[in-house]
Amino acid sequence: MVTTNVMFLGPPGTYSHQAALQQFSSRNDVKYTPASSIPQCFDELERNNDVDYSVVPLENSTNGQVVFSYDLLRDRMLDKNTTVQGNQKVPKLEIVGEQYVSITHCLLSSVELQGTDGMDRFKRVRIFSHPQVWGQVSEYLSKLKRKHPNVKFETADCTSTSDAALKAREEQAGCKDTETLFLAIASETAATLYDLNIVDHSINDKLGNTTRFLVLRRHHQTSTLVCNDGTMYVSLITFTIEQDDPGSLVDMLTVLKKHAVNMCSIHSRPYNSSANPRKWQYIFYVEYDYDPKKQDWDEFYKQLSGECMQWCLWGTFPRNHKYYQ
Ligand SMILES: O=C(O)C(=O)C[C@]1(C(=O)O)C=C[C@@H](O)C=C1
Repeated sequence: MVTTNVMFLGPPGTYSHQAALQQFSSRNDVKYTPASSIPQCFDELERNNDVDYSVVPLENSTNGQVVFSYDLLRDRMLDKNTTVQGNQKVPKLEIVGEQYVSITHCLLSSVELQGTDGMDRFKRVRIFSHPQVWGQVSEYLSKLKRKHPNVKFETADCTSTSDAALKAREEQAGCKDTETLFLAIASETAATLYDLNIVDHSINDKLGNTTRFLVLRRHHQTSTLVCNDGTMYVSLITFTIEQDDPGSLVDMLTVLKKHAVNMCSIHSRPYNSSANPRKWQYIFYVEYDYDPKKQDWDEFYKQLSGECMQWCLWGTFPRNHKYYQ
């Protein structure tokens, strides 16, 4: 019987789908629902009680932030309709888990090419993929272009790698001329699902290329953390600070230092505020190790709150063992 509905960036066969399967692998009561975009994964989870979880990409070990997801978190913290307690914003969603998926991109085609050499019989090659992928295969694509100097290469963005696989197949089928080749960069699973040939395997520039995903659900008021089974936890906060106040970021980070809290990541994204229309303002994202046995978390959050303009605790969740690999 299906009791849990998990949304992911579809169609099936994406790396997000893989992350969702990994997260719920021990359960057999789960339905997986493909979304057409990362924003839809957030919106549906907020509005539609039939969706229980969404799994979204956050960062890649080769080309960093998945800005779509960072900006969706930012927009929710800054939204004037988000609940406020003092200067703390309490969004409708919370993070309850993380997953790491090893990314092995393949070059796919519906045409039998016998390897990349078969491309020389085409004048134009149009390659589809998700925008996050280009930075993970840039050296490979440069070499491919050098190897085929008479071919005109173009790239086109799709909503996901599986969407790219479907587009390459559809465009090739609908193409009247014999001079244009349509390719996709997607997973091996997508090749099988959409019946495409693998022209080249493992084309990502860096071996061990990995994407980190967040598991989101609607915010629950109470959640208890297990503190005696050795599980490590991590928390994510976002915050804004005074723009022209020297040391304001240092003051915020000093709270972590004073409480011996280990920061594991810090990122920023620009934001525009209607209250202050000046450009070059930034929202910060900080993750830190959370030890549930530590006594003074209330004092920690009180002090953090005192050092920033607005802040938001997105969740405290178990550190996935794959983080260390
Ligand atoms: O298109 C997919 O397959 C996704 O799951 C999205 C996504 C991303 O946005 O980072 C996930 C992993 C890869 O790094 C490339 C694309």
